[in-house]
Amino acid sequence: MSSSSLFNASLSPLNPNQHPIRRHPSPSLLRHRPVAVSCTSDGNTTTPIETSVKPPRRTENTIRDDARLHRSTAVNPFSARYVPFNAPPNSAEHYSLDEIVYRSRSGGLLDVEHDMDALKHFDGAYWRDLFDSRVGKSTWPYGSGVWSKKEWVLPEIDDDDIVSAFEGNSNLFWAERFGKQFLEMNDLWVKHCGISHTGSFKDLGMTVLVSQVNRLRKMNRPVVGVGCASTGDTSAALSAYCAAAGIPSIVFLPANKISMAQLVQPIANGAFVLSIDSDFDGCMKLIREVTSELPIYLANSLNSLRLEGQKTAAIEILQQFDWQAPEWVIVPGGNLGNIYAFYKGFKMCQELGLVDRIPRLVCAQAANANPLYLHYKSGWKDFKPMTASTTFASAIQIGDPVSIDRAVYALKQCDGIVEEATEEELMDAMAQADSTGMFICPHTGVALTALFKLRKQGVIAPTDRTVVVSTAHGLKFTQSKVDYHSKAIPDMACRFSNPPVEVKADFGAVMDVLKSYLGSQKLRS
Ligand SMILES: Cc1ncc(COP(=O)(O)O)c(C=O)c1O
Ligand SMILES: N[C@@H](CCOP(=O)(O)O)C(=O)O
Repeated sequence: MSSSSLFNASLSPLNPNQHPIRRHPSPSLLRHRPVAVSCTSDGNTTTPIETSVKPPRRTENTIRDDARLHRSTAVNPFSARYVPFNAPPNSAEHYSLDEIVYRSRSGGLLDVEHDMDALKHFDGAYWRDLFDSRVGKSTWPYGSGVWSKKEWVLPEIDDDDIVSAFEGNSNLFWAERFGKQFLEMNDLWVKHCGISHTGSFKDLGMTVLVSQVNRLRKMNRPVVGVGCASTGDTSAALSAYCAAAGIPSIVFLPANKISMAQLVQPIANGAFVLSIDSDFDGCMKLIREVTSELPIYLANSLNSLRLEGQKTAAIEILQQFDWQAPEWVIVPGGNLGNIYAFYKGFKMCQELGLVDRIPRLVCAQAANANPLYLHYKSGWKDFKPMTASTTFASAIQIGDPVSIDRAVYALKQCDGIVEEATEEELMDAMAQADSTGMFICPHTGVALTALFKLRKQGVIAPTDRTVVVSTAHGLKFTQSKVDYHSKAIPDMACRFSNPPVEVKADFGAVMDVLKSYLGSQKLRS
C-alpha cells in the first residue's frame, strides 16, 4: 500500500461497531488533521494539503488565545497515571499524575502508564497521520515536537498550562561523508537532539515536567520551586523553562565539573545556583534529601514525567523515516533515563501499530564512568555503583545512575548492547565527526566510538540503517575541542587535531604556507 493510500485509509469511516471512539474522534484530535490530498496529473493522490485559505488571524489574539478558542468540549478519552516501574500484572498500586510522588511504595522507580486501550481505539495509520499533520506548524501547543504527540505524553493537561519552547522536531542528519569515509556505511544518521532551545535533549523532558508543575501550582499544590542535580544540561533546561513560566528553579552543580557554557545558562536564566564540592552522584543524593523535606519539585529523570517527553525523540526518528524503523539506535548513557525513554517511544509505536518492529538499542558509556557497561559484561549479574572518574564527556560522569533498572529492562527487551569509549577514542571520534562537517559534543563522540567498535566486530553491517543520538550541542563543550586541537591533552596523540598555523603578517610568508598546504591537499586527492 502506498503512503498516500494509507493516508486515505485512515480518513475513511470505519464500521461503527468496531471502533466506537474512532467513529467520533474528539474535535481536538481532528482539529489539526489534513483536510484533503492533492492530485497528480495521473490522478494519484500525494501529499496532504489544506484546501481552504484560512481567514487572517485576529491580531489581538496570541496563539494561546487561538488554542483556547478552538478548545474541544468533547470528553477527552485519554489518560495516564503513575505505576511502579515493571510492576507485576496484578499490582493495583497507582497514582494520579497530579500527586507529588517519585518512588513506589517499595522504594522502586515509577513509570507513566497510558490507557493503551483508549489509544488503541485509533489505528496506527490514524496516529501517523495525526502526528504528521502537526509537524512544522506554529499552532499552540502542537508545533512542538513533544506536544505534537500530546495524547501519548500528558493527555490530560490543559493546553493553557503548557510551558513550551516549541522544542523537538530536531534535525536527523544524514552523515554521508562520515559514514563513507570512516565506516563504509551508506545509511548512517545523526539525530541532533542538541540543536534545540537550551542545547541538549533535556528540553524534551523539561517541557513536560515544568508544564505539569505549572498545572500543580495553578491547583494550589505545595510547589514553591523546582530543583535538580545536574552535570550541566538538566540544569540549563530546567532554569530556562522555569524562567519562561515564572517559576523559581534551584540547581545543584558539582563544583568545577561542568563546562563554562553550561554553568552560565542557569545563571543567566535566574536560577538559584548552588556549586557543591562533590560529584554529580553526591549532588543527586543531596537534592533527593532536600526535595523530600522542602516543597521543591524534583526535576531529575528519577521523575518519570521527564521520560514522557524524551521518548518523543524516538517517535520522531520513526516519523522522519516515514514510519520505518532503523536497525540500530545508539544513545550515550549517564543517569540512564534516556535509553529507557527511547525504548518506550519505540515500543509504544509498535504496540499502537505505527511500525511493525523496533530497532536494537546500543547504550554507550565513557570508560571512566561505565557502571552499566560493567554490569552488561558481567551478564547482568552484579550491578555495582562506582565513583566515576573525570571524563571529557562530563555530562555522563555518573557512577550511580538512578535509572539503572529502567536501562537494563530496555536493553534486555530489545536485544540491546552496551559499549564503552576511552578518553582518546571519544575525542578522536568527535574530531573525526567534526572534520566531516558536524560539531558534536564529547558524549556523541562516545556513541560514535560504540559504532566504530560494533562495525569492526561486524555486529553492525555497512548497509544497516543506523542512528546515532547526539545529545548536546558541540558549542557547550568548546574547551574540550580547544584542548584537543592544541594537542594539550597529556598522553593523547590527538591524531585528528587541526591546530591553526601561526604566520608572520608578510605576503611571502603567507604564500609559502599556503603553497605547502595546497600541495599537501593535491597529494591527498
Ligand atoms: C549531553 C548528555 N548526553 C547524554 C546524557 C545521558 O543521558 P541519561 O542520563 O539519560 O543517560 C546526558 C545526561 O545525563 C547528557 O547531558
Ligand atoms: N546529564 C544530566 C545528568 C542528570 O540526568 P537527569 O536526566 O536525571 O536529569 C545533566 O545534564 O544534569
